[in-house]
Amino acid sequence: MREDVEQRPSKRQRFFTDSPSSPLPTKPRGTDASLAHCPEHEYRTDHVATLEPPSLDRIPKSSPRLEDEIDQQHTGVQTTESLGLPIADAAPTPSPPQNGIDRQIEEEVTINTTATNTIPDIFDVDLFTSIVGEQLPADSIKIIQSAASNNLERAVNIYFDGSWKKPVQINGNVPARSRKPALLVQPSLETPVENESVLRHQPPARYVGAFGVGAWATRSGFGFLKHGDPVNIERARSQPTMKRGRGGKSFINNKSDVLTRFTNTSGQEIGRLPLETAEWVSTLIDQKICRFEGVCVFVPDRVRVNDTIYLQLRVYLRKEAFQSGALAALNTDDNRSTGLFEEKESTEEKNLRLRQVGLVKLFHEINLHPTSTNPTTEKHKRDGILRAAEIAEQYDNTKKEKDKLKSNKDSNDSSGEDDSEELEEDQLDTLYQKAQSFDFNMPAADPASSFTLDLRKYQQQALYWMLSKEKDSKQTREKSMHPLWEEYTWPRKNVDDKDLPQVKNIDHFYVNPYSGDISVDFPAQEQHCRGGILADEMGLGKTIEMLSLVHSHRVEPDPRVSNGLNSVNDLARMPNASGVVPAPYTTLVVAPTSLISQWESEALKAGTLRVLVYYG
Ligand SMILES: Nc1ncnc2c1ncn2[C@@H]1O[C@H](COP(=O)(O)OP(=O)(O)OP(=O)(O)O)[C@@H](O)[C@H]1O
Repeated sequence: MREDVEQRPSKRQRFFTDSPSSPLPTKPRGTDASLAHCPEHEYRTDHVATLEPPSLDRIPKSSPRLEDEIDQQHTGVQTTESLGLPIADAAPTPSPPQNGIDRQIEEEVTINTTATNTIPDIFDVDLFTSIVGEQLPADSIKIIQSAASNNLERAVNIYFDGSWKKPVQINGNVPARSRKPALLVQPSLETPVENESVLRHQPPARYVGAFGVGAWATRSGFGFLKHGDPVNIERARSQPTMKRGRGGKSFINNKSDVLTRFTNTSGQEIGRLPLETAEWVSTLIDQKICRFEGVCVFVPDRVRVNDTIYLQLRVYLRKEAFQSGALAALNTDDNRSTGLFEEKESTEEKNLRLRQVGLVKLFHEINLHPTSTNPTTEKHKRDGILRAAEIAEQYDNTKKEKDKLKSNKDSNDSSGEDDSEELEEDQLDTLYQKAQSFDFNMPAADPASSFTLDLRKYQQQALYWMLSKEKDSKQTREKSMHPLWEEYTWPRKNVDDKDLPQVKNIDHFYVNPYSGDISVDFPAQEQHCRGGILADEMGLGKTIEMLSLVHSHRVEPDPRVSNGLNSVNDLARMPNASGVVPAPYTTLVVAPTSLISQWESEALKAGTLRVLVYYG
């Protein structure tokens, strides 16, 4: 049920309390359609709960004139904080106010007003139970009821927020409604700043882009937010709860939520980011990757719960995100557990994956592309990133399903094995596609003059790479970027086209979309080992490429060793072996029998090489 609260309530559905004099049925109707035929006295479809407390105070409780006015104001309103409660659509004409019930005011998901005893006691336990769809112990209901000051709407919100699960200490002097909501702002996890030379100059947070989002209001009223006002983007998370699993075993339900709220400068919660945005924004906040600064772009004069408030979010990449080990600091526990058929991911792996998806979505939203000189390369890379994100999400969903399945079965579920294999194949495909993307920036080398064929561009690049591998030439090390990393340029102007402060020596940052790592250091392709594997596609000319290397990297025999026994060339030969000659430039090719003749003919085609075929 918890996910429900993270989602914006459906615009077409409303939830209403009713007058004590016209009790609601104990069970809500199943569908809008069925409810549409309910008599008006059963379901109200108009104007409940949208006045600000101050104006309410001025309203005489039984003033029919004012109530009519309120009715008028609310005619046609179709939103609510019902969190999906199925209720009839708004009626075209408001039903008349009943017994002052319209005094019920202010729809907030969080409980942060100081209003006290003006709320009538309208808590119906049966109705509450039917709405939340769970039979709760009497104690829990009491806690919720008390925290909600007997207000059914609040109680439903509190239930879905999960705040009631961590009992709030009830202080008789403090009205329950004024108590802090159970939605807790994430504690900040300060990780020590590593003394990395480049990072020293990096500010705590650096602007990376901006995007717009249609958030939804969780309160109603006037004047708490206007166009151009800054808003704080905060994480709100409900407490982990104890749950009872199969067989009565208790476990902590650590299921993470993604609630991300925005507050005004007075700290009042105004609303929340929509689920699809909150899903990745929450990760980037939790993992201290980003800071978000919001500005209100549009807010209706009179806000009602579930109204859309448009925000512009400016995104800053935090310095901590670039520090190695910052992620590990989030979760030091290795909670990996091994199933019968698959290895479950550890918390760290999961965080990396969420971070990866978060970054990919962020860059997509702020329209930030990797720095690349060649559009083909860029396209390949972007496709690869998005595909990787898709896979990650797919994996997550499959895992959730499997977990659900597992919890429903006592025995191990072997059907999950196939899924994970399929996903692994998908991931391999993605990596393969990535490897296919051609790096046009890779330097090329010309073969030696003894080589008689013309090398194609990619073959020259392969030759360059092979030469640097054989020679382990240090000067080439920093020139090629690791193929799995992306380079991004720090923006020079912000969304208002104002110049941004630049940081000395840090013009770029690098993202590995496959691991979720980010860095300000150039991720050079490792060149520390000699030798390698040339694994071009079939038919691209690997034989020719190798032969160009044979021509181009000829080691001259050292005259100093010619009289000694330090070289294989100086070993004593078999006395009767005919045709054996010293071979100072020899390259030994070991090939399957079927390819030997091909090697031979290619070698002869490529230039002045003597070829000796030996079967053994
Ligand atoms: N630069 C070139 N100039 C002339 N011919 C070339 C060149 N590059 C490749 N070829 C020719 O293309 C053909 C395919 O090359 P080759 O068989 O070496 O590819 P390969 O990558 O080794 O293939 P496989 O993976 O099947 O072993 C050969 O006949 C080769 O001579």
